Amino acid sequence: MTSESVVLVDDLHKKYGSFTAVDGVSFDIRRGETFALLGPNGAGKSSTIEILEGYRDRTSGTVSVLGTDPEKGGLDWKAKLGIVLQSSGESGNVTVREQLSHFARFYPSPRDVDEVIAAVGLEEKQKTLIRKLSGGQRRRVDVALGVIGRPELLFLDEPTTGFDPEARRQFWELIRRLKAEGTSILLTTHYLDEAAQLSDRAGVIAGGRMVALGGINEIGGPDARTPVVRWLENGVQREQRTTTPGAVVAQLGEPEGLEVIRPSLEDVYLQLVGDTESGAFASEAGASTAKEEVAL
Ligand SMILES: Nc1ncnc2c1ncn2[C@@H]1O[C@H](COP(=O)(O)OP(=O)(O)OP(=O)(O)O)[C@@H](O)[C@H]1O
Repeated sequence: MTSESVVLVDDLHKKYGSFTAVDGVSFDIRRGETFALLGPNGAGKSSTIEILEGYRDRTSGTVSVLGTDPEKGGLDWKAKLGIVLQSSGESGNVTVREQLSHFARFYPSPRDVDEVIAAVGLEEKQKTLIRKLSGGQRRRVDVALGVIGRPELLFLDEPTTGFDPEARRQFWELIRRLKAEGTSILLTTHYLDEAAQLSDRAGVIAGGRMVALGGINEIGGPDARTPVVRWLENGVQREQRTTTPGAVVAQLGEPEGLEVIRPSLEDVYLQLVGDTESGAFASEAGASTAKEEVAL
């Protein structure tokens, strides 16, 4: 960890009743980088992020966000954060433009409202009431509200859920622009291609524990990214993992069903999460008990 870290998390624990949702998570986010927090449903990502945002108390561990403990962060600190929650419930009786202009006034150096409307592709809907927007369009308003205050650190919790493919590409462009301006970003997403496109580093959480942490192209270790050559031999599938797939293919000639597979982030992720599945299932059992306690 370095002094240039905008987020420092050390041995973070969060319990709900007797259920441990976050079980000793540590990571840092460096200034200007985009960090993806990945993991299956219920892994503990939102709990972690909400602690960093100051919305949730932690059970134990050390947390620093822009040099401040989120439990003690004041308005000045909050004004430096941009937050796009998983679901905003934003169903206002105001137009897109009114909502953005309204929120822009809360910040000392907001972005230009027109610029933000254009960046999220809502020019044609700027005079439409938010409640009349489609789900994906409302999500774009959430993203616009997250960036209007020119945040130093932007939290994006599943930002593109409900976006059509074109809107997702447009959103990626927006994130790249924010990054180029020096914004540090914490992203959670279930779209592994999105994480691969946007992030510098990633952490994979499963069952409340960090099971992998590293550069987006290095996560899972070097072997996890080794290409696999597959082909059919007398109708039987054969495969060889190799760092020199070209040489293997040259030797094989033109066998039936020949393919070279380069494991994607998604393949590596599924392998990592699969490897910890038994532990994750144990946690899930605990989770349902905790939920019942809350429901009662
Ligand atoms: N207020 C709460 N009371 C009890 N249990 C909770 C509470 N909030 C979260 N949990 C449990 O903690 C675990 C982690 O939840 P969390 O929302 O942090 O997961 P997540 O990784 O963000 O999942 P998703 O990808 O589905 O958003 C889950 O098992 C969840 O049921």
